[in-house]
Amino acid sequence: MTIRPAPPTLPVRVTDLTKRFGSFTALDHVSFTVEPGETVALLGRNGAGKSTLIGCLMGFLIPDQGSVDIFGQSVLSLPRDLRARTGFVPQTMSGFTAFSVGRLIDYIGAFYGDLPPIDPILLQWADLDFKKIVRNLSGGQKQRLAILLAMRHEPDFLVLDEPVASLDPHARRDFMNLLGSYATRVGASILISSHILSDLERLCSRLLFVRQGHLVLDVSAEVFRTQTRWLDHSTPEVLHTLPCQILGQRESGILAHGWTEDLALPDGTSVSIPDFEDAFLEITAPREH
Ligand SMILES: Nc1ncnc2c1ncn2[C@@H]1O[C@H](COP(=O)(O)OP(=O)(O)OP(=O)(O)O)[C@@H](O)[C@H]1O
Repeated sequence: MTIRPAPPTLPVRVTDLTKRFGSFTALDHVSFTVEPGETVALLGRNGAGKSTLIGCLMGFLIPDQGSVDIFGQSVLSLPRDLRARTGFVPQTMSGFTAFSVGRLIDYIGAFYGDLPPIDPILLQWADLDFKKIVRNLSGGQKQRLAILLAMRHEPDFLVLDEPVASLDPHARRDFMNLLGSYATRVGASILISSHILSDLERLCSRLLFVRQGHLVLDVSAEVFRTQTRWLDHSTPEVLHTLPCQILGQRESGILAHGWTEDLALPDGTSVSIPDFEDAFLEITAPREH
């Protein structure tokens, strides 16, 4: 059995990334890192800048300012051996549609040199007829193929841009399980954007919330779960002086991040655990920056 050498250094370092399209700023001074073995959720409303960020991460888009390093080197001049340790599942699969499934898998696989046989669990999940022509596959089958193509060489850093949008609930649930076991088995880092919040909540160890091109919250899933609370009070203004980050507001109170059991709260404050979807709606709601 071949021993995989550990990937060098940090999988991802994004520093002060700004991307404009004409006069429109799609990403505004975004910085974060992805540590080895982390499973990171990229969360935001439509148009928040998730795909733009992924485009910059993969080196498809050139930033106007700032940088993206993958395994310690600029993504814009990433050596072939390091690029081969990344994988990407696009929102929609295009190109090579006249190939048969089997031919396309072999063709793409050849770029990675001598690959072992496809992991039987991945192969079974994808459930594809290798003789079918790619253009004749259903939307969900194309998505399974894109996932198989991105994962078959077992990348150390896998990026997925809304990978489950066309999958039926069975395929989606099985895929999220497969992704979780893959991350554990390979020790891979994963960055995934999706609007299926329950999937992200279950799978991810870290959450990146993007709002109007700004990274507004970068937090471990565990810290988010234990330290984000609705705090309500008959005079909600008294809550504004607490040493918490205010993620959102409602008539009776605030969505506070930084809550702990021993935080001294004004008398009469009620504390409740937010639903993940409600928290998402609050954090990503458009507002003045
Ligand atoms: N090539 C482009 N030219 C002009 N504007 C663009 C371009 N690409 C993206 N944008 C704009 O940048 C913003 C962010 O788009 P992006 O595709 O990154 O959003 P997203 O968060 O991935 O959204 P969704 O959830 O709908 O996929 C949007 O307002 C979009 O219209």
